[in-house]
Amino acid sequence: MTVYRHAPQNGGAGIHVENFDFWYGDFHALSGVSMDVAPNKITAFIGPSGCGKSTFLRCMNRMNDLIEGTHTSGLMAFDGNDIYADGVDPVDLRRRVGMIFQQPNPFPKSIYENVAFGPRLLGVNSKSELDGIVEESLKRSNLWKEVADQLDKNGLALSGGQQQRLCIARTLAVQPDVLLMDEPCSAIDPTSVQRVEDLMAELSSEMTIIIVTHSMQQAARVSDYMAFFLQEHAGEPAGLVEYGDTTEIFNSPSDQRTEDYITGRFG
Ligand SMILES: Nc1ncnc2c1ncn2[C@@H]1O[C@H](COP(=O)(O)OP(=O)(O)OP(=O)(O)O)[C@@H](O)[C@H]1O
Repeated sequence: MTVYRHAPQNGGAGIHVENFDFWYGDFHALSGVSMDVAPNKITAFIGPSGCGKSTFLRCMNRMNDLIEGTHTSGLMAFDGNDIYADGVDPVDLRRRVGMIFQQPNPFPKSIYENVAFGPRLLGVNSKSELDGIVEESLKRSNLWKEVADQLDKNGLALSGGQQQRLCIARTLAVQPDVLLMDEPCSAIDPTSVQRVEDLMAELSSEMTIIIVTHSMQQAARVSDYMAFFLQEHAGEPAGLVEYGDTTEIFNSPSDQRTEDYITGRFG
């Protein structure tokens, strides 16, 4: 059973999940997850390794479709529409629900081309328009000042933290409504972590952000809401244990398992 404590209720542009299950082939990874992810807020997914946080995150823009033999049941709706319904174009979905991975993964192309890539695919061909999108996206990802005079430099020549902000700029260039971040700071230096966290706070006024993190400190620093996942027994699917306002969960977790986890007793 999941404990819901002042969890957001939303019908519109957030993500609505109802009794959602996920399988990798015969392996039942997630069971009975229901939640409303608040629009224009930051939600953190926490829980021990292997409890399905990344799996659940990847369900939100159908990245798991790329893995053979996976299937789902239940409802996952974005902006009021079932994202697993027939006729939904996963490529279009992934434009609206963008993703940032643990390892920064810029294309082996110039900084400019990394950011212009998505808009070009969407049919933007005018040089001045692309220039504007590249500049704005790099400004929004707080990278512009560092790279403005070297846009021809290969994205892979940047530092890890800069690469991660370049990946964020690349995602912002196609104007997503949701940003899924799968441990975005685990492979970058502490100064860059601070920059990415500041950036998340800035972006959350205009988009929904969901972050998977292993760091309780990071979840406490950045998130408005927190969802705790757990696989209680080996061989059983994982589920959502507690979900709600981050400060309330840290101050007084309702479920003993949440308390044990956030106080470091396991995981
Ligand atoms: N491509 C895959 N094929 C089969 N099983 C997978 C695949 N990816 C993940 N799993 C399994 O699904 C379960 C959940 O994995 P997932 O990576 O979602 O957990 P997690 O909570 O994000 O873990 P971590 O914190 O270590 O990243 C694990 O048992 C994992 O082994």
